[in-house]
Amino acid sequence: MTGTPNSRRIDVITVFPEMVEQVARFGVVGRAAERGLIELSAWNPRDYAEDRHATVDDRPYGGGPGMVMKVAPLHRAIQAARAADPRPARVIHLSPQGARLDQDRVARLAACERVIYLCGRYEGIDERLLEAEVDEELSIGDYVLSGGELAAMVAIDAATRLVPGALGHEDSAAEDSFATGLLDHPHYTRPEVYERRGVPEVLRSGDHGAVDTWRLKQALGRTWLRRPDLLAGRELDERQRRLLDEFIAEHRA
Ligand SMILES: NC(=O)c1ccc(N[C@@H]2CC[C@@H](O)C2)nc1
Repeated sequence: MTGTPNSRRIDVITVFPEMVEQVARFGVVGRAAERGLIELSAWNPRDYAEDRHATVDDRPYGGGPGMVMKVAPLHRAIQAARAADPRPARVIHLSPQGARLDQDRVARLAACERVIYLCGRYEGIDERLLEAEVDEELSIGDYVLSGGELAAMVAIDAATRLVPGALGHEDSAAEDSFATGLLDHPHYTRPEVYERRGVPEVLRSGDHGAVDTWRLKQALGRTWLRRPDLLAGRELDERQRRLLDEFIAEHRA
């Protein structure tokens, strides 16, 4: 089924379609799908296998443990996904060999009208399929998963949040702090005191300027404490520098 022309179309090549379809049933991504901002379809290479056993894997040339995913069923599944919508698609293979997914790469995925995520299982996918069909390899981190599906779902979730209209006002605020490349500031909600722990006075002052300043200072301070690498590559303006110096002085006091 072809989606409305300006909806983002996401196709996933996977032997576990039901697993991946779950990502479009809940929360922000679920609402985006319901509202037609994105359209998610899964394609199972088993449905495109040549034999009646629907074989999608075979033993590796060169020997060794495990199985390798065959070219033909995956190739046909990708072709079927491409044919489902006239727009060109970017084919992304999820693997530990890929470039590390970060917010910049997520933003690029969100800008694509069509993405086809290729999820491998077993020991991996025949290199000839990757050479012929894959535009980009992405990794969600330096660890091995049993399949690419969870990685694809992570990318789908992160990118869908950036699709215009996907986040209501209540979420977009959360988006701002991350878009600055800093860690998020602390959050609080009722009750005012819980087991003798209170809420920072400034947050209940009603002074929105003071609240914004406090949040920026906390975001800068937490980034300095937990992820100094995120600060290494960036110029702080005079205000940010002063707030961070204040935070550090208080931290060391
Ligand atoms: N870190 C990651 O993003 C990641 C992605 C995929 C993966 N495993 C699949 C199974 C076989 C091969 O296709 C790759 N593991 C880790």
